[in-house]
Amino acid sequence: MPASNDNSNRAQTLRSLVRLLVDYSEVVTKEWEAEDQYPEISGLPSHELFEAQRIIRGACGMCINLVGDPRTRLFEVALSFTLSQSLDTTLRAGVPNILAEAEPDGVRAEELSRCTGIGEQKLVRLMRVLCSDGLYEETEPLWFTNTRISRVLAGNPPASAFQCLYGTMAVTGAMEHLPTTLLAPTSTNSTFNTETAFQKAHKTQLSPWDLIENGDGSDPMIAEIREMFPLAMIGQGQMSSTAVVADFPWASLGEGTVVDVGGGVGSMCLDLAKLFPDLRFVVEDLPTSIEKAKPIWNAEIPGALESGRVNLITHDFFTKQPVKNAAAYILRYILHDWPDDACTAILSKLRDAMCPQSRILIADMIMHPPLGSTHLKSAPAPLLANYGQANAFKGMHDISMLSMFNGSERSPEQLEVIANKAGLRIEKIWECRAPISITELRQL
Ligand SMILES: C[S@@+](CC[C@H](N)C(=O)[O-])C[C@H]1O[C@@H](n2cnc3c(N)ncnc32)[C@H](O)[C@@H]1O
Repeated sequence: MPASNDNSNRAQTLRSLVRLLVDYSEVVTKEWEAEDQYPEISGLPSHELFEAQRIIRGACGMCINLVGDPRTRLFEVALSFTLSQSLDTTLRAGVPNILAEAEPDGVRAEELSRCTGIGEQKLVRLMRVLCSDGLYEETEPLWFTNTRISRVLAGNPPASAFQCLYGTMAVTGAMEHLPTTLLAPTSTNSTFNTETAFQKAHKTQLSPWDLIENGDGSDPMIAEIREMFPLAMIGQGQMSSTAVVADFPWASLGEGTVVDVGGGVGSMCLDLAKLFPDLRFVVEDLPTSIEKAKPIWNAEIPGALESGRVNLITHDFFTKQPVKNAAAYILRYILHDWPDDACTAILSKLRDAMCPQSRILIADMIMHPPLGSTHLKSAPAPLLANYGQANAFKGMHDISMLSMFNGSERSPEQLEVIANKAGLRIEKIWECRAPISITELRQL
């Protein structure tokens, strides 16, 4: 195609994107005026605000690719891990908490260095790269404050632990070995969770779950992940729990039993138990998580365990499901950790325990292909049907699941294949105003 034609197409796309930005900025500002706060942080964005947020993010990302120098963009992608590792360093040093205590004035670099123990010159470099990306702010030379983004992490150990999970040796080591794992003929087509970049990185034959459960705790990598994981899972839940609670009709389950399969410490059920007093709960997981769950439940909902409204039980989800005919079996952040065959095995055990009224609720990210899916709402043109960069983090998470477990974030079509093999079908996808949504499965 001649260059002038190409440029006229680009100009048309740019104008359409700017129109989207103008139109949806109006939606956002109207919501701000109505709420007079940041509804997207304190609670749940309205459906209109959620849609406007993802259109604006997608449009900004497309504008950058359209207008910017491609070489700069490539350089930025190559170096993007330095941003997450810089943020990770400041979190481990407690920077958001220190800045929050000094609001609104902020903290001088010298004082921040003294409190964190990071050399001043180096700390300033970390802070400035993060300020340039909007994560902190330099209000006057060498004075730093939180922004609305870093403030989410202040005084919030679960959110910080979740953020730092991706900077642990377990994860960064696996990511480092992804290219060699995918380029090696022996591992590139493997579907086992014991033949991934994680095993190459950590010179083990065990899966991450086996290492967390049974590995040698004197290994710093194992000690770090064991320590951080339960809290990080609460943080991961925080990112999505308000929407997952609001965007599925939990009250319609009446006095039914909800089984949280691989429920960790049961943070999903904790949120539900506080809001739906008629529901009963069973939280199932491996021994390490169940041990950690007991004091959390006793502190959060005293009496719930003694009364029998909530049961915490040790259960391996590859074995026969002990709770029959439950109203719902939840799998939150579970299937993405496993290859397809393992997912079918997990679902088959639940299928065997279900009655026709039971449902399985899969709460995971739903991959939306760039050209769209008949199951999911498409973005307005000229955005990619999957909202482009607004949802890029889902693809990034998919790749981290691949590196660690040969797991996958799945599209509705991929999930359907796995469900059918287990004698199940997709009843409905409940699109939630969160990174994850709920896919409801019923017996075939
Ligand atoms: C990503 S976490 C999700 C935890 C919880 N569903 C949540 O949303 O907070 C995955 C959980 O699966 C559990 N798990 C791994 N293998 C398991 C198995 N074979 N049986 C039961 N739970 C298992 C882990 O212990 C961990 O708590």
